[in-house]
Amino acid sequence: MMARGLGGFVLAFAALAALAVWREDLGLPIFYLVLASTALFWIAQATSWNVLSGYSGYFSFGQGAFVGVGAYTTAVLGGRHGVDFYLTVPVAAVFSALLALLVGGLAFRLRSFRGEIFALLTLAVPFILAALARVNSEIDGGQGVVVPVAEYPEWLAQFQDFLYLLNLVVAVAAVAAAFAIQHTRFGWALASIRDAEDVAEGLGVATFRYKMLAIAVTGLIGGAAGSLFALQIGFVTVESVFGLTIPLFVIVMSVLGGRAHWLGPVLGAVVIVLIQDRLSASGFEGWNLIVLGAILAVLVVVAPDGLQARLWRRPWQAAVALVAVTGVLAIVDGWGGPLDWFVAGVLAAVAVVLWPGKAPAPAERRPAPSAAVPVPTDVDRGEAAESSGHSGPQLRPNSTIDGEVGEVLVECRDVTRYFGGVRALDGVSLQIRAGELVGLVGPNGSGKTTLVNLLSGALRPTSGSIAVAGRDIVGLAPHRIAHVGVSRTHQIPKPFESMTVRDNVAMAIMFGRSARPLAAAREEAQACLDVVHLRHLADAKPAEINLHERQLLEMARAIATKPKVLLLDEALAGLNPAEIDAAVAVVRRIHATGITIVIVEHLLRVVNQLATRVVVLNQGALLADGDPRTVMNDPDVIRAYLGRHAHARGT
Ligand SMILES: Nc1ncnc2c1ncn2[C@@H]1O[C@H](COP(=O)(O)OP(=O)(O)OP(=O)(O)O)[C@@H](O)[C@H]1O
Repeated sequence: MMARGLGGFVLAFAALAALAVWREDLGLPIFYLVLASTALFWIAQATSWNVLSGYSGYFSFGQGAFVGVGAYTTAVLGGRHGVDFYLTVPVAAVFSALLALLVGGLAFRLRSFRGEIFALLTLAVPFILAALARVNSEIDGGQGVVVPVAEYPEWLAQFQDFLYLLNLVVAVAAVAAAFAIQHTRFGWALASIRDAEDVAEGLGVATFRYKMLAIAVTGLIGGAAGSLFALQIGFVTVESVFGLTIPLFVIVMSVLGGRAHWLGPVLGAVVIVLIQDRLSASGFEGWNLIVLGAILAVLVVVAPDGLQARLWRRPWQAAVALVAVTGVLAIVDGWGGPLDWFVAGVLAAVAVVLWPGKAPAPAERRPAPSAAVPVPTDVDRGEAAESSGHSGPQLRPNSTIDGEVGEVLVECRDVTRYFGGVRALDGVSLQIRAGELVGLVGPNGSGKTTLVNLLSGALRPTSGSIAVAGRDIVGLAPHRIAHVGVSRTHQIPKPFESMTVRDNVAMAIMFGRSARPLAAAREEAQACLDVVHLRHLADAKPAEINLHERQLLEMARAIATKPKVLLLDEALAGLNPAEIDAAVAVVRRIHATGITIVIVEHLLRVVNQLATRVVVLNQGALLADGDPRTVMNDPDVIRAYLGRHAHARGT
């Protein structure tokens, strides 16, 4: 499908390129090509911005920096050192990509550099570059730099045809790249980062690497387009590239068009350029920024998902509005010219797609549970065998266990973790063996979640060592720990909201311990959904399912990474008794597939039902460790924990 899509870009390029080559024969006034050239420049810029900021959600105000580096590279190399223009374009793109990698290398290392902090950092970059260019006479020195006119092929009638072709090459390459990214693992990784970055990392997505790749692509396209911009304006100044106009425009264009899709910035750029052009032609140039700001304000309220998503829902209505309004104005011929009629048609189409419609209520979209197709799995067979035999919480041999039953899978030695002055874990030493289902209990604040965070790599211990399957995992990135074989769920479910239930699970298969391509991952996701009985909701979005189902989705996604050990952090919190029973059955089924489980749980009834062994933490230290019956009757445990929750016994 992707190859077919990319073929479409080649065709689009050929058709649009023909306009420049045969423009005079076609009788097309140069004005249209100049306008198209402007649109193409903005398409490239908005697409460049969108690869990082739209796809991954890292909102950047630094687009001017990439354009500026591209523009100054071409201006300085061409204008001051006589380097051939064609050579300056790739150099500009590479310089800009290097700057992007530098910014990314600084910003993406730290978790605290997310959200508005990242936006502020990117806002600072063009200001710093502007100051550098001003004080450095080798670059600008406050004078501006003249860009020599490049030689263009004889078969083109005018310089503007040449500029149009150059912009066309960069814009089509940019959009094709955005299309390819969206349809590969790269795009899925970026979408998961946008939805829930920490979860993505925990499921095996190398988030740092993908963010670096995304910002490099943004820099590459931004720099190349900036290089052409220098040629277009002929005289580069600090104000022309490093100001706020460029970031403001690309943000409005991408938000208007839609940030999650490759076509969004294209639609946004075309609509904005047309509006700007008609405003200028009507003598309302001064209104440009006012209109831009108003569009942004309205969009945030009315259509934060942008034109593309709405257009997909009402394509025919939009087409009819475009043709009808343009056609009527052409027939009446009483106002403006063809471009005015077309722009009026475009605005009518935009109004039609953005017009608020009645969204189907989640309940209407939700398939009935009876639609579920129960597929017998090894797991179900295991459960059937289990229910026919003994039901005690002993460790049972299981041929599907990853590794030898009873071998040490997780080994914590003297693990301590401080939060400032708070000692959340205090010298915990613990072994977990393959095939166990360990209940991790303790009073509030005893360190259970902290231990889960250390085992999954979300936090590092202050001291001590942790090994999984014989490998030291301290200091490893969470995605590497996922690949070693640790997976977890979260106390508050954190699904990827933009993806369906099936794709949430497919993501984990694509990036988990034995990575699979998307099509195979989607197919395999069904089996994981069967384990948790969510198959009938495979096509639903997480917003359409209830808390119980979201908890089950967490589990399906966690087992999809094919973990050796699964950490369930209060996976039953907030459920009603019937849902708890259902969830307990699911945990049993997962355990029966051979996955070792550590379950953090406050409900002692559940722990007693499930666990083959219970570990009790109290004030960060290990208080008891053994079989459930012995541990629950330990006087120290009763005093420290059960005593305070006596009413909870047997609940
Ligand atoms: N990110 C953090 N920053 C500061 N203190 C923290 C942080 N995370 C945990 N703590 C502290 O560490 C201690 C252990 O917390 P933790 O969440 O691990 O306990 P818990 O046993 O999981 O509790 P609960 O059952 O309430 O979830 C608590 O005193 C808590 O306040």
